[in-house]
Amino acid sequence: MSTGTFVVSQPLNYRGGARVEPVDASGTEKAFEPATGRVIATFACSGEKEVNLAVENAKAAFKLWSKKSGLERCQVLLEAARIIKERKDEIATVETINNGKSIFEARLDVDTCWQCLEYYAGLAASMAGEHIQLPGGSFGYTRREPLGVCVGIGAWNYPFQIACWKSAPALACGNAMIFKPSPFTPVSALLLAEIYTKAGAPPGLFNVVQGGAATGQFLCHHREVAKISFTGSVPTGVKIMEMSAKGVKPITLELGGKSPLIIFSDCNMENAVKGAQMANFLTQGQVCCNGTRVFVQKEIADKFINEVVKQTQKIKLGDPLLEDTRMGPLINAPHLERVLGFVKLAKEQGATVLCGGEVYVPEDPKLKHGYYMTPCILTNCRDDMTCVKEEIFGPVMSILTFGTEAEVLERANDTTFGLAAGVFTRDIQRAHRVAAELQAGTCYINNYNVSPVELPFGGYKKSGFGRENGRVTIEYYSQLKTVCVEMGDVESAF
Ligand SMILES: NC(=O)c1ccc[n+]([C@@H]2O[C@H](COP(=O)([O-])OP(=O)(O)OC[C@H]3O[C@@H](n4cnc5c(N)ncnc54)[C@H](O)[C@@H]3O)[C@@H](O)[C@H]2O)c1
Ligand SMILES: O=CCc1c[nH]cn1
Repeated sequence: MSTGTFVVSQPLNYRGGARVEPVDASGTEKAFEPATGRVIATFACSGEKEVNLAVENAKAAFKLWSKKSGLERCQVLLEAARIIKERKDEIATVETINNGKSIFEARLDVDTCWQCLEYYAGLAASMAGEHIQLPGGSFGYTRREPLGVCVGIGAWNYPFQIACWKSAPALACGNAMIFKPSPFTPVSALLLAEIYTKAGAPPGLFNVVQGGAATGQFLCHHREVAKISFTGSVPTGVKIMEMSAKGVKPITLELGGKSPLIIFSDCNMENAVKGAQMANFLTQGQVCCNGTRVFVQKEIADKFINEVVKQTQKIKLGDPLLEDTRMGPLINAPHLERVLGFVKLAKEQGATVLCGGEVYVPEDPKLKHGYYMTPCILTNCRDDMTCVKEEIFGPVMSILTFGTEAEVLERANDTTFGLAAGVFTRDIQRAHRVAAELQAGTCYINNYNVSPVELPFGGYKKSGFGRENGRVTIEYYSQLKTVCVEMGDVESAF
């Protein structure tokens, strides 16, 4: 498949084990190929009736699935992981076409997806409660039980990965799931739905409904939805929390960030430069946990800045399906305008643009309506500037300098977000001391933006709560029942 050729002709909802057109609609949406600006799909946003049908289908599947043993669930997840691995190139290609990230990166994303399914397959078979001895031969035990029908609502930056990171632990615990992708990236979740069915999941276990805010609200308000796992912006996260409060539903919120990356003068410079690029330019900078506030210790600031600018100017930008491309287009035209607006405002507020920050038009004529911009590095930044305070969600790195460890920690933590943070230093004691002080859900030492599925991922402060990945996520998709067993007679108080 090449850029400029893909169109979606099949229905984009998935219910009861098959693709379906929704029975009612709350409007229509268009999905684009960001590399060319072409429309690749026009689809109906699901209305309340369609959401109700998806919940009915999920409930029916839940009845069967929740009765299966952990090992039986493990086998289905392992088979789905095997199929994802087998279809890795096809999935990555679809992701690249609909999202714009380079095919090189999309393949790495798909690796984190089958790994996630394999990881939770393993945990499914080992989930167990406790046996607790009580006086007189009585005892109690706990059962780890599924929640029921869970809803996953996703952002557009990691469409297939978000669907996997939510569904794998949900299904491993015995739940069913209805997933609503972002209307910007509706396509790849369908591949996952088909793969689960092929792997032996009962019809209705994993369903996809398409739509925007209205469809999301029908899902969140539904009486029979037991849990919501949301990935997206802080303002939408607040709305999800309000809706879930009304139904007293547990939620996981994976929200935005403005993470600090601290580079001390004793760092390995080559790794620190690579780390700063990893922290800022993956998926065109549209990554929640990006370390966009890069604090560099004064003594090495000039050397670091020279090197990071030199390396950033070498990034190959263009057709995301070409093997040597490392940066593609942003998600859509309004978002490109928004990111360019942040760069303009940064200049007005006194920042200096060292490279990039401009619209880029590739030579290939088929790409001329794509949403490209050059990766941008800003210096002379201050902590009170908009580019340093707000999530830009684009390829814009803001460099700040600092003197002491105490000073940088105070400035790094002076934010309402708390998704991630990073530190580069050769001093092992300082590395752990700084990681302990940083107010963030994930702290990277001497690397940035690696995503091992064994490690929990999630936010502090306004970046959300709950976790994805790691063993702990089992607790977010299950509930504990205590069974108390009397072996003697009842000693009545009456
Ligand atoms: N913490 C994480 O793991 C993580 C991962 C990826 C992205 N993000 C964050 O996501 C944001 C970018 O994604 P976005 O622009 O798609 O976010 P968004 O909040 O605009 O939308 C996210 C999802 O919520 C749906 N939605 C919107 N309004 C809704 C409502 N009222 N009720 C129910 N659903 C509703 C959207 O249709 C979409 O599917 C950034 O802030 C980024 O940092 C966080
Ligand atoms: O966008 C944030 C989630 C993420 C980061 N790396 C991989 N997925």
